[in-house]
Amino acid sequence: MFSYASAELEFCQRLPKVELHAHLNGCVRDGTLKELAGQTLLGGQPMCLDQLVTLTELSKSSPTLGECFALFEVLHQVTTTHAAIRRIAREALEDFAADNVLYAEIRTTPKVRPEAGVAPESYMDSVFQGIEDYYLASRKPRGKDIHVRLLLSINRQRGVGEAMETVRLAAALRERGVVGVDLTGNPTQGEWLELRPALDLARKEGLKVSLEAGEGYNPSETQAMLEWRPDRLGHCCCLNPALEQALVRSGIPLEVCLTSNLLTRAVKSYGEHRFPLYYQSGHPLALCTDDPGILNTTLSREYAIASHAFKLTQRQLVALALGAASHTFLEEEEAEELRERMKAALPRDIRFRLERESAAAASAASTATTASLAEGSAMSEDGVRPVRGQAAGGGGGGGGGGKLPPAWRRMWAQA
Ligand SMILES: CNc1ncnc2c1ncn2[C@@H]1O[C@H](COP(=O)(O)O)[C@@H](O)[C@H]1O
Repeated sequence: MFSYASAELEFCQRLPKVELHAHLNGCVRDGTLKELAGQTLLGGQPMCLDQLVTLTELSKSSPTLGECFALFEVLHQVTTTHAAIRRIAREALEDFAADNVLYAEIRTTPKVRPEAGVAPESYMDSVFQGIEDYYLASRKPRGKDIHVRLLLSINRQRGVGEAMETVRLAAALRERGVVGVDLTGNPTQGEWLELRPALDLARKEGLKVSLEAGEGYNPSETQAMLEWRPDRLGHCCCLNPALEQALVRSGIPLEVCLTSNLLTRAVKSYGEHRFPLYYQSGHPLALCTDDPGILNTTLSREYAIASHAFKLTQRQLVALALGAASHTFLEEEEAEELRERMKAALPRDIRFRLERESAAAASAASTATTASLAEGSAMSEDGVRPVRGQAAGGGGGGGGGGKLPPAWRRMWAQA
């Protein structure tokens, strides 16, 4: 299993963070899952707990992507009652809030389960009740507590009819905090062309759309998705070089789920992950957990993994965390408020230390400017980064230096 220093994790835990890609049922706590399984009868028999191995356990036997999705089918048999969903929603918020997440967009697939009296609308009512339960019990001051919005998931396996219904439901629930839809589920199943009318409808309704793309290698589908221009993309870890370039040119923000990509074998190792390529290109990125409960991770842990695997500096981690607040599906005014909350929540010692380093770097750069002007070499527009040479530090994600992509440097300068 991948390691990182405990100091790295501790630093990442202290950062205010934004979660943009988490599946509600994937957030379920292990203990909750086992407790619910104990209360579940399948065909009159208590459910067999052996079926509930977590994906982490499953990963020891190198599961296929299909096995990972089979796990969700088992999981859904114990998590789809109204009471279970309400509890999972409350606990998911508790866990994100405890991990210093200030804003989360949680996605979930509305379920139909006649035997439990569950219909898509009543399923969503349970999610809203779980969120209310969280706020009723929360002791955090209002401005410092987690804020949440929802995306309704279109499961690519379930056909366009259900997809259209999901979009209509999302549009009807906008007043209650639904901001968009996402295309989700086993990437080897379902046809993009068949599902596209539902996504067109979502766009027409003014909903935001995130597409899980390139979680498996499917270049023609990924290209079609890029051409459709969703508001955000998830994964994109199995792309060919031409598509990687197309993604960078598109500027579409990317939700990166490192642990998930490793455990589902979308990548063989972090060394093969394309995070460094996108990071060095200055592409808008947000680290996310995907399924923190069943993957046994947290958002802080995902930042610690990125820090360790891609040699990110603390400054880069801060910029990454603050930068994610610019890729939400919030209205501009709310997004601005979130950015302010994020900046205010950055621990003072971290802020002061980075400001001191900035001042030192600026003074070193001005000395270097004088020297390089004397030598006649050109400077970049921002006057900080030499066009030639690497005086301001090494590469971004891959190389381990202190250079920030320009957009993030601006973001940090504003912070
Ligand atoms: C590992 N990478 C992944 N890729 C694609 N879809 C995933 C996923 N992880 C989870 N889901 C999707 O989210 C559902 C569970 O949450 P909800 O029941 O909707 O709350 C899964 O059934 C699957 O459709």
